[in-house]
Amino acid sequence: MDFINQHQTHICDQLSTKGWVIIDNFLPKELIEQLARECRERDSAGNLEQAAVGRANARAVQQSIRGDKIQWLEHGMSAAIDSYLNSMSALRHMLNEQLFLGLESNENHFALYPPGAFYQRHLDRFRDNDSRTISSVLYLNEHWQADFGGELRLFDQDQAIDISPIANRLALFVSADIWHEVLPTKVQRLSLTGWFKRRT
Ligand SMILES: O=C(O)CCC(=O)C(=O)O
Ligand SMILES: [Fe+2]
Repeated sequence: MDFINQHQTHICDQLSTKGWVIIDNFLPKELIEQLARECRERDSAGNLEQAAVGRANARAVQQSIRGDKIQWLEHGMSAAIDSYLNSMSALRHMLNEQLFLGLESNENHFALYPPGAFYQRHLDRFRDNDSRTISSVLYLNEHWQADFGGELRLFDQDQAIDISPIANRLALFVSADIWHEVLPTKVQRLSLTGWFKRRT
């Protein structure tokens, strides 16, 4: 896919040297608008559920750690979702070809942070399962303003890098290495979060 070829060198250089990369204007604008609309509609229809933290027996909703609501995606939910999932698969194939990561699958969900929500500093890799290899977050917020908060804060060594969740911005980072958090947002904040997974 052309849109991935266009960003290939930047993505691979940054991921392999720093462990994270930001790509702006990743997908067609109309697709981002459609995905944002769908996320809001799905929330209004009651399809998003409060996200939990931890795995298996330790799994629980803890809004003092994480305040977003999510819905996992599957092929066939809508044309826009199919298009997004196909793009992420194309990205996965590119990462495998260029960086030999052996990524076998992707999992993805909508995320909606209501006003006041945040996600405390964490790593995306679970202690008992190391299949999550590269994390991706695609933001869906048109007209985002700097004073809304809601930045993704990445920790690169000891340096904090704050990334505004503006529409059509994609963040990719190494799941096992990059500590990160979502700062409290003042307004509703929409995104698509995903993980490229290896076989374990
Ligand atoms: O939405 C973001 O910027 C990051 C979300 C996140 O860290 C997660 O869902 O694990
Ligand atoms: Fe995360």
